[in-house]
Amino acid sequence: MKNNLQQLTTFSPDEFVHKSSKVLESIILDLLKEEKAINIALSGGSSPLPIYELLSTYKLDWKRISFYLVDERCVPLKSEQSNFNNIHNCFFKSLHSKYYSMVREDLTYEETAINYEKLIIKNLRSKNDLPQFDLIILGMGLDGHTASLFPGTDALGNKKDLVVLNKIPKLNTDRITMTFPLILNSKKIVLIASGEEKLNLLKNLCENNHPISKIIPQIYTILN
Ligand SMILES: O=C1O[C@H](COP(=O)(O)O)[C@@H](O)[C@H](O)[C@H]1O
Repeated sequence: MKNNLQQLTTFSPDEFVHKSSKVLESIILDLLKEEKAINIALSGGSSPLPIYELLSTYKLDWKRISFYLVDERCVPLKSEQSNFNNIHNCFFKSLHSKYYSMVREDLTYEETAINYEKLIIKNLRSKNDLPQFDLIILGMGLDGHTASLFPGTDALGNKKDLVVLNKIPKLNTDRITMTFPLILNSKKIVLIASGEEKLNLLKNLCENNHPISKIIPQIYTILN
């Protein structure tokens, strides 16, 4: 992946949402010039939802874009905690794009991870012997986790699988998540983070060893 390190800082929530969706629009337009069809993986959480919502109002050639999830909570599809459900309600449902939920109600969460990895291998172009997303949009937690790659968890060091069920002891739960080999193989990565605590964490990355540190040199960062 090329070194994409660029940073955009915004100074109000409205500006954050507006500029973030404009940056994403411009990246997607460039990617659509390169390929007939592109694949984008989205993070959940709450910060990106208004950005996705605004982006959905833009006139893009949505039929040429397929969307995947970066990570998911082990909850039913219609749960308010489901990343898919939340992104569906503000974004997918108004688009003519294909989109793929990680969780399937006919599969266990472990089978879901295996199934999603197979789907990604089948649908994506390959680069460096791995499937390649055109764009992955990441978020970050205050503990430095990105996707559902939390500090101290097994998935952090997984170099073999692309999507796994990851045990998160501190939350007393499991999450389904893409792993670093797949994330780092993406053509472009954008990190969207808001709030002073996250900004401080990003400023002090040299002094800590958070999961997000592995991604930092290769991203476009949008900060509020
Ligand atoms: O739990 C999660 O949190 C992170 C960060 O979410 P944010 O609302 O604080 O930006 C998110 O990137 C991830 O997809 C999600 O599952």
